[in-house]
Amino acid sequence: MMRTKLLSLVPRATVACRHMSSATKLTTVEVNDKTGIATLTMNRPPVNGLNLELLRDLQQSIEEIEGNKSCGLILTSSNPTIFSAGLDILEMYKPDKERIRAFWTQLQDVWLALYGSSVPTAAAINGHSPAGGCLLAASCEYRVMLPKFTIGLNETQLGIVAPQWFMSTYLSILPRREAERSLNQGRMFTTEEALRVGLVDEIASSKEEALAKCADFIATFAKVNPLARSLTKQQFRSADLQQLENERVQDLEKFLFFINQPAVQKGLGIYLESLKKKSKN
Ligand SMILES: CC/C=C\C/C=C\CCCC/C=C/C(=O)SCCNC(=O)CCNC(=O)[C@H](O)C(C)(C)COP(=O)(O)OP(=O)(O)OC[C@H]1O[C@@H](n2cnc3c(N)ncnc32)[C@H](O)[C@@H]1OP(=O)(O)O
Repeated sequence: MMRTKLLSLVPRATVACRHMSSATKLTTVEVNDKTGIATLTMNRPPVNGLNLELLRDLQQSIEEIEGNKSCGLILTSSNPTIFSAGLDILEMYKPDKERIRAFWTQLQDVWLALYGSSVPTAAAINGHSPAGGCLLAASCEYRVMLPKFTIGLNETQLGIVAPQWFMSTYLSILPRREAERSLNQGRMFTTEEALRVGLVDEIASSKEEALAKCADFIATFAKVNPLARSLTKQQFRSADLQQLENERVQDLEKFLFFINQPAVQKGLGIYLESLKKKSKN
């Protein structure tokens, strides 16, 4: 394990960090020596689209953090305006048969690892966070978001359906009525709206402040027995986790069936085109 001091990269000049994984290309993990909190940063330009490789690196990084006795995990992005654009649509549009199986299975693994993580988790949402990006943030226990961005499960807007475990994740944060309505609408919330409904816990004016607020949340557990805390968290989340564990294969088959429908493929193609046109204007 590499333990390089990365003093120039830490937000506060006086705090030393251990840079733990640089072998992974699309995520980095830095552990703050003083607080013991690990910051997991997604770094897949241009938009942190969750493709198979980013998902693999995310899982490896979560496992690394679980394994090294970090006091907590903060998930963030190296992109100054995008937390994550969600699933990489190119993985789902005209998919390769083997790869798309691996892709969805890996997404399941990442969710199980993050939602079920034994360490306290927080997301510093420093940019837009649609769909799969929102899923990652919502899987954490606390969310701090920067102003003027958007977040939400917008799947229905793309003509696709968020599976049950996406819904359970929303339901772990939002009142049932709000979760149902916003999922049906595919609603994207502005930062301020997200705060109002409880989708995010705080607003910060900079990434540095968001990271500090996430660290403050994690520090609230400093005096709580770690085993009691993690077992309590597990009890809250075990029904959701168990449901996916029990239905992993069916969930994969449902996804493959749905995504291969000609109408769904057509819709994804049109959506991709609209994104590309927008980026050229
Ligand atoms: C019963 C049910 C059973 C089974 C389930 C069945 C179905 C499956 C459910 C699957 C759940 C899906 C979850 C998802 O996450 S789908 C992805 C949703 N994401 C989005 O809608 C976001 C789209 N992107 C944006 O809104 C903007 O790009 C964003 C993030 C706000 C950033 O804006 P901006 O900075 O202006 O950047 P550009 O739009 O110019 O984008 C730059 C570049 O990136 C490409 N791109 C953007 N997002 C994606 C993406 N998600 N996937 C792939 N590519 C993306 C964009 O096209 C541009 O590309 P270019 O080549 O033109 O540079």
